[in-house]
Amino acid sequence: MFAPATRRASTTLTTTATATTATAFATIRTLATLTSTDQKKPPQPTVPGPAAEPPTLPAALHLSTGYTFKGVSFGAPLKNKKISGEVVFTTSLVGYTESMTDPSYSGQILVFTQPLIGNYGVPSDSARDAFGLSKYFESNRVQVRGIVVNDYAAKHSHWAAVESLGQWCARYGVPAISGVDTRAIVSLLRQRGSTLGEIAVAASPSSPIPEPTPALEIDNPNARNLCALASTKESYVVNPSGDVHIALIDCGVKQNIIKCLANRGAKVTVLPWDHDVTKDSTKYDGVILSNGPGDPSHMGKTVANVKAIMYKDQGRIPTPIFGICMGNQVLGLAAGYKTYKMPFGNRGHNQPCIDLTTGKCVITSQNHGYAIDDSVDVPGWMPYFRNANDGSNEGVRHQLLPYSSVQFHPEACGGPEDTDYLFDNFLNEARAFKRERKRVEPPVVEKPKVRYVPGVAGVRSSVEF
Ligand SMILES: NC(=O)CC[C@H](N)C(=O)O
Repeated sequence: MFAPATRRASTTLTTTATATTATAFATIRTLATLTSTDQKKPPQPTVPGPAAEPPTLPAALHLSTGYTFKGVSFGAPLKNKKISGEVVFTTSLVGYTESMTDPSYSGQILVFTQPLIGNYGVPSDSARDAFGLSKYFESNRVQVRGIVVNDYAAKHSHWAAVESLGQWCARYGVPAISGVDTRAIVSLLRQRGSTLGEIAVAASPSSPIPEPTPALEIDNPNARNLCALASTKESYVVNPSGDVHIALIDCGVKQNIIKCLANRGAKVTVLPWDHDVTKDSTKYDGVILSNGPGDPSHMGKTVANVKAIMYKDQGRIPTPIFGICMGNQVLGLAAGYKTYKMPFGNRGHNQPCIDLTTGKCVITSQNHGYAIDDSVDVPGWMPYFRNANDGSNEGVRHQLLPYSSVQFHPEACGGPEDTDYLFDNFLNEARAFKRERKRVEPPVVEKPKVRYVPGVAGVRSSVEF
């Protein structure tokens, strides 16, 4: 999708081989700049061109449980085709552009419980911030498979809007249906649990809507490793002059996680989901495990890499690790917890959670269908937050070491910013780690006195501070 900077530079070098010496030197300098790890910039998107307001066509949402909801299409005209996905609902009132570009939603058809959607349009997808990241969105494209709304606002108004929600969906080939009873759909999703479904759109205003696919033949996106598809393929650096260097394991990262770190002065190297930082010569001052789509049981490689960091930290100053959402599930699995699929998940910007270390309640932004099962204790670890609505686990932390994670999204976008202090806490730990490591360098490499085996009673790591 993106032309890597290094490949572009190599082509330039080849084609200028016969040019003047001065030009060749200039090109070599460019190549050297672009291939230096620190200069690899965030990939820039290929933005599809403008689209006309899509036609209103007969459409339906077919659920694998046998229900069909008929409405009208206002997004990509599928021309007698269907798209399928896991049908999930969000209780968020605003933030449809942020949710729809959140890679954690890839493979999903998103139902909005807020009845009126589209009233403030969509801002520019080519606008970039000072770090070269998308100014308004959580990734470089629309990630949801399709959207379902009760009432689509045919007219929009906002100072930043450049197009309507329908036009935006059409440009990215994403179907959208309105005029359906979203309260009834959500009731069914809550009763029946996780449900696959399809959006079907007629070819013309007078043609029939395509019939549902038999339930067992509908593709289940969660059967695949969606994080591998959502992750960056090549590493890149954001805010190269930052004072503290964070390795971000990208399982489908939301842009605002990177921004929350870079805005607090961190240099962030974004790495593919299966990257093993223990093999790098680069010294990172902390590791972030990002959010990401799908089932955490596909994340065995990332879990093994996190275990490798914790094992390598035995007898040393431990590297701070902080996980968010999928990152929480990955850290939990590395610690020795199990994960499970929730009946219908928690998605919205109004989920109350109790910080178990202080007893304080915070309102959080969430988007997950899986959770950590903390009913069985893991020695050395403890639950960190708990959902005040359904009692589900909302995070875990090590009792002594700077390893922690949360199931919700402290970066919000959309949603409340009650928990963005967690980025301050993590970066404080990363800066303390950097100072301590500098003080004792070269590091005292000691054989671990106690081997770290997560989940085995009575065993915990020995660490020197
Ligand atoms: N936002 C996320 O990272 C979601 C994690 C995981 N895909 C889940 O649904 O539970």
